[in-house]
Amino acid sequence: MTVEPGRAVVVGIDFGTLSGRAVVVRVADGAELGTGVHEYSHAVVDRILPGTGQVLPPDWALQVPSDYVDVLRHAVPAALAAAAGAGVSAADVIGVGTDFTACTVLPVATDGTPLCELERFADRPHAYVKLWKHHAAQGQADRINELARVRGESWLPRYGGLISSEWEFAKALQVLEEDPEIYAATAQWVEAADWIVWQLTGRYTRNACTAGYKGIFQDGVYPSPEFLRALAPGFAGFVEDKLVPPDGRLGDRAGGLTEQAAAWTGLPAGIAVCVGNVDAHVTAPAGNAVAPGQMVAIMGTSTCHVMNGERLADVPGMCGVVDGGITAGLFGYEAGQSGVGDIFGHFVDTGVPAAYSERAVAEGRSVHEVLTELAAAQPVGAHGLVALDWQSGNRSVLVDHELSGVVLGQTLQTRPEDVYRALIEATAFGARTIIEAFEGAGVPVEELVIAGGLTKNALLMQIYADVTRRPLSVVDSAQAPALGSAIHAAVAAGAYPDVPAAAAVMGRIRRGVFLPVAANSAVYDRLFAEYTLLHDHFGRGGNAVMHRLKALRREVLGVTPGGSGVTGSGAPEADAVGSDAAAAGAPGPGTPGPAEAGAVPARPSAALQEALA
Ligand SMILES: Nc1ncnc2c1ncn2[C@@H]1O[C@H](COP(=O)(O)OP(=O)(O)O)[C@@H](O)[C@H]1O
Ligand SMILES: O=C(CO)[C@H](O)[C@H](O)COP(=O)(O)O
Repeated sequence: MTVEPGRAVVVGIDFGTLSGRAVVVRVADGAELGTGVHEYSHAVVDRILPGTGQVLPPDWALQVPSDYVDVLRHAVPAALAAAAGAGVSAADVIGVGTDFTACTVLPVATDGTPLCELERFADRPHAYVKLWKHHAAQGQADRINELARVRGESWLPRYGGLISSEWEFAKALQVLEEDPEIYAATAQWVEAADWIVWQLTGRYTRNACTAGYKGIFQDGVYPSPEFLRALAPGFAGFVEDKLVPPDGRLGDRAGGLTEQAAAWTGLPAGIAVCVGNVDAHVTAPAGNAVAPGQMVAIMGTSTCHVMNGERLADVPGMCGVVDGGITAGLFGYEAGQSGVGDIFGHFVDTGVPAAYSERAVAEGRSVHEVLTELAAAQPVGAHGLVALDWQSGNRSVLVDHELSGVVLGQTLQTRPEDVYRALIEATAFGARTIIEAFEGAGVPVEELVIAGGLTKNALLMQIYADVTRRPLSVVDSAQAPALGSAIHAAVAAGAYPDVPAAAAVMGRIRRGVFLPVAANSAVYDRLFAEYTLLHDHFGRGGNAVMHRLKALRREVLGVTPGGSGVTGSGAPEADAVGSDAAAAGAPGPGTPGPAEAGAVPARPSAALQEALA
């Protein structure tokens, strides 16, 4: 059935950390006509494995794949219903596109069934989706990095010199070493970005974006079997057995919508389904910000920084550079901060006296809004604090998830709003560190474009403008990633020849929304210098106390080295406290030894159950 061009719409679906959001977008001009949101019922599984009562060790973060299908069932029909008010019917939809958090990855059987949905594996943590912020594979990442450095692997500089514990290989190695039965049963190790497209089309298409950034696919190949064998003999066949090469370019049609997916969503069967993509990368077209030098920071739970560049450069500590990783024909760069909104959310949940929550309730506002208003009423530097933004580890530029948070300068006069402001400032300093790493490596950042949920906080945005000394442009959409996915869907449906052409019509940006105030920037320069001192001291080897504290925590909780407690017998294990590296205050692994290969999954230790329950 052909849809009259003026009526044609596309649906973009953004699978975030806590919810999925669908938006119906007009192809002709990018107008957003209807939105639907569905919160994942299991949210982030970081304490108790559903249906088992099993307590997860520190730094784990899982998800339940049926929650993603529920987004298809609920958010898409809700968006369609909302768009009906603008005269849109399901028959007008010509394509659907999706984006996902990444690296969010799961083990599946040959037909795509998640292993956690097989009854015999339902009580096995390693059978579940490992969310991007699962940080329990740092030991594996450390070994990948050390071996790649020693062997001079050509792909390592493409990842800023360090592979993150968040990415595909570290997480897969953790499965092999902590639950070999699950590893053996894994037919494919699939990015959730591709799994959802598999559910929509009935076939597996591996997208070029996650394969490049999260799957170490560079210059047409993955890491060699020799490298993998040297890492762990049982890992030699990982690429051959459990990964496929990317076969889906961004914006390509992955297939047609199946009858089953049509029944879930209310969309017409057979319409174009776009190849999967990452939430950060789809957002650049949403702001029509795909030219070299336009850095887009997608600020929400975490922040991702994506930017096209004309040439290939090694940027120390970036997440990665991928040829065509954002749009075809350019090198797509990515960096990131693992905790941003999450850090503010954690402080709101754990660090604020009842009076603040009561005031928020009485005023019908969130605690964030109350703290923001109070924090805004002070001159820059008046709180006397400087903080490090590492409560969820450091993704760029240190690439170390054994690092943790610091708030320095607290006195008996320090108020919650002071700490809240210092935490916002710390994340802005982290962003400036990233921008300076790009510029220092000869990749100029010519425009800073912001998208995501945090754009609603005007104090935060002003602080970012002041700290970075740059005017901020803003992607003009409350659902920027979903809009970006819709733009990709329009390309997959054939409405535009390529993503930049679609972005030029459907993307939206507002320029100069926040401008730096010179007097503020001058004080922030001084605070940034203090931040950098702390950053380098704790993050580059001055003092490995953060590693030792995490190691001590694992030891006391009876968690095995390598980052997991699911193999734990209950007996505390020796850990980094006694290691040469830690004793010397050296940077690097907090979990130095290899994890116990071949350990059989068991219950976490009694100490862990008790401490975390
Ligand atoms: N007014 C606010 N100011 C700063 N942070 C906020 C505010 N409201 C919510 N947050 C934080 O924003 C994050 C959610 O951002 P959002 O962009 O909606 O989600 P996601 O990153 O999952 O797409 C949460 O971590 C929350 O703590
Ligand atoms: O690393 C990513 C992209 O490469 C993740 O998707 C991201 O950090 C999670 O995104 P959000 O904070 O928006 O939920």
